[in-house]
Amino acid sequence: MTADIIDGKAFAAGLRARVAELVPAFQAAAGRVPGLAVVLVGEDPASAVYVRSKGKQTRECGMESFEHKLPAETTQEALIALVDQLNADPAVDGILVQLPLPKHIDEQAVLLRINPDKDVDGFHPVNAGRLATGLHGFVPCTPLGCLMLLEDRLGDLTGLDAVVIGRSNIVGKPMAALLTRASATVTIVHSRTRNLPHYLKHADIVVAAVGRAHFVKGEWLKPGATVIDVGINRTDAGLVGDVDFDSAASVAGAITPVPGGVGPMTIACLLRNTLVAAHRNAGVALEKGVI
Ligand SMILES: Nc1nc2c(c(=O)[nH]1)N[C@@H](CN(C=O)c1ccc(C(=O)N[C@@H](CCC(=O)O)C(=O)O)cc1)CN2
Ligand SMILES: [Mg+2]
Repeated sequence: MTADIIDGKAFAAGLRARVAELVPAFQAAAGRVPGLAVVLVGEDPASAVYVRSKGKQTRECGMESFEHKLPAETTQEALIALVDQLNADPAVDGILVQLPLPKHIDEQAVLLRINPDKDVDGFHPVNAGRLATGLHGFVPCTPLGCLMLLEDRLGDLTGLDAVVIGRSNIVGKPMAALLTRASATVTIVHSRTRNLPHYLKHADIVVAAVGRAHFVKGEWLKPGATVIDVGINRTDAGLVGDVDFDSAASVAGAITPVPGGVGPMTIACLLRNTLVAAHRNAGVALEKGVI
């Protein structure tokens, strides 16, 4: 193996510590701590674990966690009524509805109902539009975490060739927008792309978010590339990424592991977004670039 391992777990711990350091000043100015409401519908075991971690890490940062666990048969109307209640609650700065939702609920209808200024997941089309047009808004946590890891590793991304594999609204599209904003030259490829290895051959940066175990092979990569693996695939052999780690690590310059790479950054960035939301909602200034 030649690649350096990018330690997302350690980076995320550092980011959470920076969030926690900034909470007391907010509390002194606003007379309250930032609040994050997390809504879980149903009993998906992985979602339950993520929601528990979100609550625990929110409290550890000194912020308030409001947890709403609803049964799987909750109606769309009832879920939207809860979102309306959270939109109106001044103690709630950020609202997150854990995905995936049960099949009978229209995910888009629910996400559209969240006040964009409390949308710390950055999934509302208003925030997607803000990101695409360079306005202030909330950026989805997983791609934001990937960008932080990339800038920590590579510094200025100007002019670097970046390939994003996957075009989801949650990872691929916002990732491409963030890399474009950082002046990288960005290509999006996906499951219907012809000759995918052709695009990877020249990529200085590869972000893999396809949802297929071991999909990206080391022989497709440019030697020295920085590889960010967003995949979380549960296989008989355990949790694996979208990148064939062993072959990729012998070609790449740096690579994120699964677990311990991008995953922990998702929740750390959620806490960061919640702190930012609290400052904006309460009209308290937050020094630019401090977090
Ligand atoms: N409303 C949202 N729903 C979902 C999001 C999201 O950002 N907002 N992302 C994922 C799930 N997710 C957070 O919600 C999440 C996924 C993975 C991790 C993580 O730390 N993964 C660990 C491995 C943990 C394990 O063993 O399962 C790692 O990669 O090291 C945190 C959060 C979908 N839904
Ligand atoms: Mg180049």
